[in-house]
Amino acid sequence: MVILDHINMPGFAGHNPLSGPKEEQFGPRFPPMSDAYDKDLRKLALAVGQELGFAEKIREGVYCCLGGPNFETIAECRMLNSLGVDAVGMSTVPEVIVAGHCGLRVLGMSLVTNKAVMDYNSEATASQDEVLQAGKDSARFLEKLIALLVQRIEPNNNVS
Ligand SMILES: O=P(O)(O)O[C@H]1O[C@H](CO)[C@@H](O)[C@H]1O
Ligand code: HPA
Repeated sequence: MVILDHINMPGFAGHNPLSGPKEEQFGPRFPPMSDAYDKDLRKLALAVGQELGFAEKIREGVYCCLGGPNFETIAECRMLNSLGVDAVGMSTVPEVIVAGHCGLRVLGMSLVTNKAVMDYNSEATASQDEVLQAGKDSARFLEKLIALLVQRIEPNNNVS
């Protein structure tokens, strides 16, 4: 998934990587996040995916960062789904907030490794083994995608 936007759930409870003393040279105290994921880089990622024949595998979506380390309950998955969340993880967002704060253009991508359990009649449960296996299964695909993407990103793309 190419990350279109995020929800920083730990941020709602006051956990934010920008909390604490302000270091003026890195960025503003109250940075915007409405442009956290660079539009041109998102377009490029989708185009490169299409060029490699992976259009079916790649979607844009909203990533929600939770604190973990447990996987979600069914009620939590249902709530997140109703909030417009497409994928859930336990990382990525703090790094993106820090990068955006210091003016970097950000491209975020997340490998969706398992289906959320949304049904009380389901016997399925999330498992770390499944997550790690899905990562291994997609390694080659990700390698191709990232290699071509990196080639296509213009040199000095961070200079505005
Ligand atoms: O945060 P993302 O990248 O989605 O990965 C998640 O995957 C692992 C749990 O399966 C954890 O390391 C968590 O960070
Ligand atoms: N929930 C949260 N983080 C994850 C998951 C999940 O189902 N899969 C991989 N990382």
